[in-house]
Amino acid sequence: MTSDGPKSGKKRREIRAKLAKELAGGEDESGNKRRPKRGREDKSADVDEPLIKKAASTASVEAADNKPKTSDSYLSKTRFDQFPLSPLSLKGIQDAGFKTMTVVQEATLPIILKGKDVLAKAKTGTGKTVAFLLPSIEAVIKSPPVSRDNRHPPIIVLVVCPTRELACQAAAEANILLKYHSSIGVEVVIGGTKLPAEQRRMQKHPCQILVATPGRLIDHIDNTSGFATRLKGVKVLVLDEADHLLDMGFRRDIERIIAAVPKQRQTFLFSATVPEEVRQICHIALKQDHEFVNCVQEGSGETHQKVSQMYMIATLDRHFSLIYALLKKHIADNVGYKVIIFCTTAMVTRLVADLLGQLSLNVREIHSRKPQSYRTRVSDEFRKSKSIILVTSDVSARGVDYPDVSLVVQMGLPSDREQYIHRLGRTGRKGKEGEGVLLLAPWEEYFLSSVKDLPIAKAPLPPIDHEAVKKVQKALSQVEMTHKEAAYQAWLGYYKSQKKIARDTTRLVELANEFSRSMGLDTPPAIPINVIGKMGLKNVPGLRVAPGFDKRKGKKNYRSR
Ligand SMILES: Nc1ncnc2c1ncn2[C@@H]1O[C@H](COP(=O)(O)OP(=O)(O)OP(=O)(O)O)[C@@H](O)[C@H]1O
Repeated sequence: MTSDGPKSGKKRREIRAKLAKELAGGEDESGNKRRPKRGREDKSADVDEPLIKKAASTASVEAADNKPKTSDSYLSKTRFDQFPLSPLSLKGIQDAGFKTMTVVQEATLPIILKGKDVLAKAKTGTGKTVAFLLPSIEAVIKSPPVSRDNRHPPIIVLVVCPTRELACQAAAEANILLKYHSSIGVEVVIGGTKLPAEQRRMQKHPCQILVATPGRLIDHIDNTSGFATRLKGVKVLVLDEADHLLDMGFRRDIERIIAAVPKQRQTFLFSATVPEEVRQICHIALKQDHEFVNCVQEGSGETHQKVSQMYMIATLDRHFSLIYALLKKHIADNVGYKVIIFCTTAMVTRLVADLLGQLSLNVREIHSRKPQSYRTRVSDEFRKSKSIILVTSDVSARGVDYPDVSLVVQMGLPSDREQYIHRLGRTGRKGKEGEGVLLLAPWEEYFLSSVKDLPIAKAPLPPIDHEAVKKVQKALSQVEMTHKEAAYQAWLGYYKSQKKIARDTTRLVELANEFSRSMGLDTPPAIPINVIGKMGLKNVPGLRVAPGFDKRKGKKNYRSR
C-alpha cells in the first residue's frame, strides 16, 4: 500500500508528534487569527510568466492511462539515493521509512538542486514538507562553518508557515531528517509563547534552520537583539502554504520578512492550491526565472480521486440532526473511524463540540480560543487515537498531518475554494481512501459553482427518525447558554464577512435568527451595541441589542429591539 512499512510509519509519526509537542508547549493564543481578505490586486502583477513546468515523469504517466489510481499513486519510483544528497540525510530518510520519493519530491528536487527558485503545487498529504526540507538541509551543509564565538550565527534556512501547528510539524519533520546531522539545529518561533523565553532558547541553541509563523518572526526582527543580523545569512527562504501567506491577510508581514533576508537567496513556495491571483503576485518572493512545478494533472482537480466528495443541502433547522445521523452511520460502518468536522468559527466549533459531547460521542475540539498547550495536547491525542471525532475551526485546515482520517465534514460555507480543498485534504493522505461531506443551507448553494470542476456529488439526506431529533433537541438544551450566545454572535460575524450573503443585511439577520432557532433559542441572543456597530449592522431589524455602554452618548444604553 503505502511506501513505508506500518512499523516505521508509526514510529516516525510518534517521533514527529513528540517533537511537535515539545516544540509547541505552553502558549495561549491563536496563530491563525488574521483572516485573509481577498480580491485586491497587486498592480505590478504583469511580470513575465515563468516557464510552466509539467510535473516529472510519474505524474504525467498517471494522466496518460485511465486505470484507477493505486493507493500509492502519490509515490514515484525514484529512490532518494539517486540524487546527490548527504549520506546522513539518506540515513535519516531510511530510518523514517521512506523508500521512494513522492511525485512532488521527485519533480522539485532536481530543479532545486540546480539552484533555481520553485513554486510547487501538489495535492494535500503528498510529502511537500520533505520536498523543501531535504534540499534546504543540503544548503546548510554547503554553507561555510561558523566560528563558535560568532555572537550572531547566521540562520541559513528560514521556513515560514501560516499556523503554529504547521510550524511545529515542519520543525518536527526537519528533526527526523536531521537525526544524523548532529551539527545542524532547527528551532521554531511561533505566537503564543513568551517572547523572552523564545529569545533565551534561541540564544542557547543557535540554529541554522528556523521555522516560524509570520507575526512572531516580525516580533523577533523588531525586538530580538542580533536577530536581524542573523537573518542576513539566509540562503533559503521557504513559504509553506504559499498562497495563504501571500494572500492579503499575511502579505504585509511577508513583504517585511522578504525585505529582512538577502536578495541573493533561493526561494521555494509550496502549496496544494495556487490560485491564479497568487501566481500573479508570487514574483514578490521568487526570481523571475523561477519554475512552476505543477504536480496536479490538468482536469484531475486538486483533490484526490480516492476521496469521495459529497454535498448535502438542508435548511439550518435540520443541520444538527443531520450531522448526528451522518456520524452515527459513519461510526456504524467504520470500525476505528476518525472524523474531522470543520466549523465556520471558533465559537460555533465549541457549540458543535458541546452538542456532540452531550450526545455521548467521543469528541474533542480545537480552535483559536483554546490555549496552545491544550491545542497541542488534543492534536497529539487525535493523531494517535481511533474512534474519535475532532471538531475544529480552520486552524486545522491546512497542512496538519493526521493519519487515517476516514471522514471530513464541513458545516456551512467554507471561506473559499482553497479552504474547501485544504480541509478536505485532511483525509485521503498518502494515497489512502477517505470521504468528504459538505453540509450547506440552500442559500449557501452558490458556493458549489466555485468547486464545480471537482468531483463533488449531491448526496441524499440521511433519514432522521423522530427519536434522533428529540435526542438532539435535548442535548442542545443542555449546552451552556453563554456558548449558544457566543456562537450566534460569531455566526453573524462570519457570514457578515461573506460578501454574497452580507449584501442584504436584513436577510443576513433573518438567517442568523434561523441559526439561533436551530440551537433551540426562539428569541435570538442580544448583542452589545458596540459589537453591532463594529459589524456594520446598526439599525438592522431583527437584532436584539444588549444593554451596553454607548460611548457617543456617554451613558448606558438599554435600547433593545
Ligand atoms: N517519500 C515519502 N514516502 C513516504 N511517506 C512520505 C514521504 N515523504 C513524506 N512522507 C509522509 O507523508 C505524509 C504527508 O506529508 P506532508 O504533511 O508533507 O504532506 P503535504 O503535501 O505537505 O500536505 P498538505 O498539503 O496537507 O500540507 C507525512 O506523514 C510525511 O512524513
